[in-house]
Amino acid sequence: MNYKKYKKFETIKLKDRTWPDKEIEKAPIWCSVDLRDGNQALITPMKIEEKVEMFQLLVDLGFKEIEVGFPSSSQIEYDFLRLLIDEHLIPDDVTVQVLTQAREHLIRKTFESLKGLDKAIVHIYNSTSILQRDVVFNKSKEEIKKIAVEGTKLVKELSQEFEGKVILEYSPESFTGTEVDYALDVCEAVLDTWGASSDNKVIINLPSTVEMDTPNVYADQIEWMCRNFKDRERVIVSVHPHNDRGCGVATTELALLAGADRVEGTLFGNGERTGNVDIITLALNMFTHGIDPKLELSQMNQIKAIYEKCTKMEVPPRHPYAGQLVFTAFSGSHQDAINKGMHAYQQRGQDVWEVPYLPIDPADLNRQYEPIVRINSQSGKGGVAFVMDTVFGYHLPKALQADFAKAIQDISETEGEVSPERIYDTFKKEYIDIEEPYKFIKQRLIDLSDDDSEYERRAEVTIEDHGEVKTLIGYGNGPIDAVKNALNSSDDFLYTHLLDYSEHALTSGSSAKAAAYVQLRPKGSAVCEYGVGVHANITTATIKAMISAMNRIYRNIKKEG
Ligand SMILES: CC(=O)SCCNC(=O)CCNC(=O)[C@H](O)C(C)(C)COP(=O)(O)OP(=O)(O)OC[C@H]1O[C@@H](n2cnc3c(N)ncnc32)[C@H](O)[C@@H]1OP(=O)(O)O
Ligand SMILES: CC(C)C(=O)C(=O)O
Ligand SMILES: [Mg+2]
Repeated sequence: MNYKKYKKFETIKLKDRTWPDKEIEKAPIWCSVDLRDGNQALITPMKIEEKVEMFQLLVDLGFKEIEVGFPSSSQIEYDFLRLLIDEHLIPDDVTVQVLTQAREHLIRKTFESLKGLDKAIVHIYNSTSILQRDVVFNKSKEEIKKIAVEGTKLVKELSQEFEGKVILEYSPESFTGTEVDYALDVCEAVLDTWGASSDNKVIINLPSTVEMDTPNVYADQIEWMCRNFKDRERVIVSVHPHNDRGCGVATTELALLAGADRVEGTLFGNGERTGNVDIITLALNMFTHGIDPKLELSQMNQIKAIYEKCTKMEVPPRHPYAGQLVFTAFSGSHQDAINKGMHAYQQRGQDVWEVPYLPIDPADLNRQYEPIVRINSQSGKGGVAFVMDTVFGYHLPKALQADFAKAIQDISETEGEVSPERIYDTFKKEYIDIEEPYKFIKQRLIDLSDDDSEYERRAEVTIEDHGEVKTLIGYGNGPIDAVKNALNSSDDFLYTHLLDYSEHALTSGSSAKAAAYVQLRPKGSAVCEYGVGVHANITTATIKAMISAMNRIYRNIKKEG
């Protein structure tokens, strides 16, 4: 590849930059440009009804400044703004913004579209970059500055006739390809022409129209501008980053450190070419640092659905916070850590979220219903245990987790992803529903503690043993001991040792069921097997678990011949 075809844009070398030592402490002023920059980049721009739905979404999310279009460019853009005004769809605390090139006929037409508004941001732009001055306009620096100044004069004049308040926004478009001192010169001329002051601020928007360098270079440009404005107090410094190098979010975050007050961007980063900066990611990055993002983003799936419907764009599965797969872990070590982290977070009743691999609680975005852990051949016991626990309420003992995970891995290696339902069915088939050659029929447990007996309990267990019904009797000092001795009293039954036992309630309320887990080892053998029993009566659940473990041992011994 001929890399010599390209060169870096020479920009300032800011030696005493201060932004690297700063931190983001509050949300900036957000301005959505979905209905303009986002819309102009769509294969099929939004229809009026879609624009209205998108506008409503932006209002609901809490945007207070919304660029609604470029009304002088086409009838639909014009009509949409008229509809917002005539149908009183703009809330009092929302200011609409309109874009126009700094050209007389377009500015006049823009003002026509604003009639009836009590306030508006009128955003004018002209490109100031070295390249565009040369190839697009073929104009000198002074001539380009004149476009900005003449545009500002006209906006000022028309504002005086306008019944509402006009806030001026000026963009030296393609700022990242402009010498900073020249961009400053043009912006100062606009500010002076407007008569900007701390009571009459102008939004100076410094767009990364094309992302041309690493984010630190943009941060230097922004800090340089902020430090060199004649009167910083008369300027609201706005940034409008695009994403050509894939660093739009980082670029914006560093620009905020460098002094920007305001950010223009779009939902999910829609916009020209690789898009505008994604405001959702920026806002949630702040949220996950404990900063109020000043946007309401908790209904993430709904936001995504409206966005996809209106723009016909798709949010990719790995998109930060919103993508379908971002709260999903397939790999074993991640699943294990998430499983443990979630338990610790819940058990400790923590106020502050700390779970490995999950920078945000999915519940904060109303995404708790999606499975965090999904099972494929890269998954380990932790993931399978997590699904059994969170989806079905079974707290599998550690050794059983490993045993069962092997069974699931065998399936995933041939079939790919294994659904929670398939996991549960396999669990039932492997550990609960095995009734050959022994099958539980009924049980009675008698308390002997008031008798003279040397035992506390007598168990009477009726089973089917290779088709023959038998009642087995056993004594012990506890129910489990008595049951185990009852089962072991059968000559046909393999004499077993109980290695592990645990139980827990599966459900609550009057129909509560319990799950019992039993690990048995037959006499003279190293083969250990788990069995699981589920029943409303805990003794019955335990007997069923023992019989199930015996059936598994029997099956293995038979297999080994
Ligand atoms: C980075 C951005 O996203 S900027 C926003 C871009 N968005 C859009 O362009 C969408 C809407 N735009 C349009 O519909 C059209 O471009 C219009 C209606 C605005 C203008 O239409 P037209 O004048 O017919 O076409 P076009 O945009 O190609 O105009 C180019 C002319 O305007 C001049 N021009 C372009 N931008 C500016 C500006 N900001 N100030 C003054 N003149 C400008 C060009 O030099 C060129 O002049 P020339 O005809 O003498 O060579
Ligand atoms: C109109 C301007 C601000 C723009 O969209 C850009 O420079 O990307
Ligand atoms: Mg843009």
